[in-house]
Amino acid sequence: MRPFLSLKDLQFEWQGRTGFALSVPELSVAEGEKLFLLGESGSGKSTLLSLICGIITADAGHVQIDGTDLGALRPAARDAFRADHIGVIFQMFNLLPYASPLENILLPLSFAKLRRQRVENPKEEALRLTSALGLAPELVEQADTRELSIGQQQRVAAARALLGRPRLIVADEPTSALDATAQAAFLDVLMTQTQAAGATLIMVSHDERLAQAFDRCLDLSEIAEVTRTSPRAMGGPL
Ligand SMILES: Nc1ncnc2c1ncn2[C@@H]1O[C@H](COP(=O)(O)OP(=O)(O)OP(=O)(O)O)[C@@H](O)[C@H]1O
Repeated sequence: MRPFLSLKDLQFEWQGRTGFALSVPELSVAEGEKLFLLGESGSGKSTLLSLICGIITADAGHVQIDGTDLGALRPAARDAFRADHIGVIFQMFNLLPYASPLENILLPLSFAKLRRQRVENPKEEALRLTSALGLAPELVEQADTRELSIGQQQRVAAARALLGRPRLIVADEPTSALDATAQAAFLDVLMTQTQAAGATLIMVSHDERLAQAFDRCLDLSEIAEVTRTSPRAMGGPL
């Protein structure tokens, strides 16, 4: 069976002075699979997720999602593909400070025709998701996004990624700012929503305790080779 996501002979090096290069000979992820990628800080987890999402493109090799080779798309087409098919929970959330939490959650639908078509009532669905994540409706509709706690921002970012049931959910350390109770609730919503949408989930973290809920756990070092040619990439002084 054709994998939903496949990486083949992937090579990427950050330009500039960090001297960090990553290569992934092969990775296949089945449709609907929930994959946990474990790696210590600086091991290249965010870099790999950015390659999978097409936010950055490989120097060589292929990233294929459901048969589409991201490297073969022009930048605008790659952005449109990501908007339609991939829900991304970024490590730094990337919320717009001057939009309300609700506006932040609804924003991706304006760029993603396919995701928009899957939601009958976007506001209602956004409030349902945030309520499941433990955020009160008043906060979601009225709060000043700049004044949300890190944990609240993390949950707004999760709702934004899940709305419209994208086929791939990519999450970068999404529970790092949450306490144990909120972490459990967050993973529960993530799993339930992913399952309901039949989506594929890839989550990276340094915390292997989170791996239990996933179908498969891989250590990044099992699939990727890293080269560091500068002291900056080895945790040296910046
Ligand atoms: N925009 C960039 N430009 C240059 N080098 C970068 C850039 N982003 C990351 N790097 C380098 O790539 C390496 C891996 O970083 P990455 O963020 O992928 O690791 P990570 O495993 O996600 O780390 P963490 O868990 O701390 O977020 C680091 O050495 C970093 O300096």
